[in-house]
Amino acid sequence: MAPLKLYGLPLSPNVVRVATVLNEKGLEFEVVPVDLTTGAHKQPEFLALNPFGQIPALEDGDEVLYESRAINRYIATKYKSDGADLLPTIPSAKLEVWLEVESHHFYPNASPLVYHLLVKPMMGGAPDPLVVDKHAHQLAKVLDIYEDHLAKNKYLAGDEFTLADANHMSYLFYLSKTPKAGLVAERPHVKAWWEDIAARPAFKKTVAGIPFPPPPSAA
Ligand SMILES: N[C@@H](CCC(=O)N[C@@H](CSO)C(=O)NCC(=O)O)C(=O)O
Repeated sequence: MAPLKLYGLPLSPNVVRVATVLNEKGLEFEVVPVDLTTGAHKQPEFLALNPFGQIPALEDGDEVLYESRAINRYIATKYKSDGADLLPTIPSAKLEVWLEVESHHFYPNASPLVYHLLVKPMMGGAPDPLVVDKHAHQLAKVLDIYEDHLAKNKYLAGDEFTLADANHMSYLFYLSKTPKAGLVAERPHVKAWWEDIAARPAFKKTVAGIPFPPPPSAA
């Protein structure tokens, strides 16, 4: 079988969201670089994979997918018996809820914080303090709800690690590299949950390959 091909950049948190699940499943995959700095993601060759012109995209034989969460659900379903089983056998209300909570409440606040506090400085830019303050305030309120939930549940869907936890990990990792890491560290149950899932061997393997360039020295 042709290896799985993950198109994107190792540094991209949405690409890392997929690499996290591929490694949890123990699947071999090739990363095919798509250089955003040259606009390669907007060229016909990549648009043929993802007409929205965003990374990641995944090739699995004749199947081509985009949207990291859809890719992850596809992997977790098709390769259910490979590696860690990320989907409970019986329908799980908590799994369905927390998959959506990640996408609609966590990500919309974590993503701008990571962009302004990590990505922009790497490109020589400066954070917009109004954006940072707004999303830090909103993420704090979101994580208070996580704190209550994780006081009663070891993982987001209950007793087992699932896709709901896995889909959070790339942005939790990047957030931990910013001055807003305290949003997680200051909430004991959220902190314990993050430390537990970040210690997973598959995730350690995933982030070991992330080439964090040093931020440009102040001119
Ligand atoms: N909902 C999508 C988001 C992908 C995305 O924003 N990708 C970014 C790079 S990673 O932050 C991207 O491709 N940006 C370039 C662009 O949007 O033009 C997913 O989950 O796959």
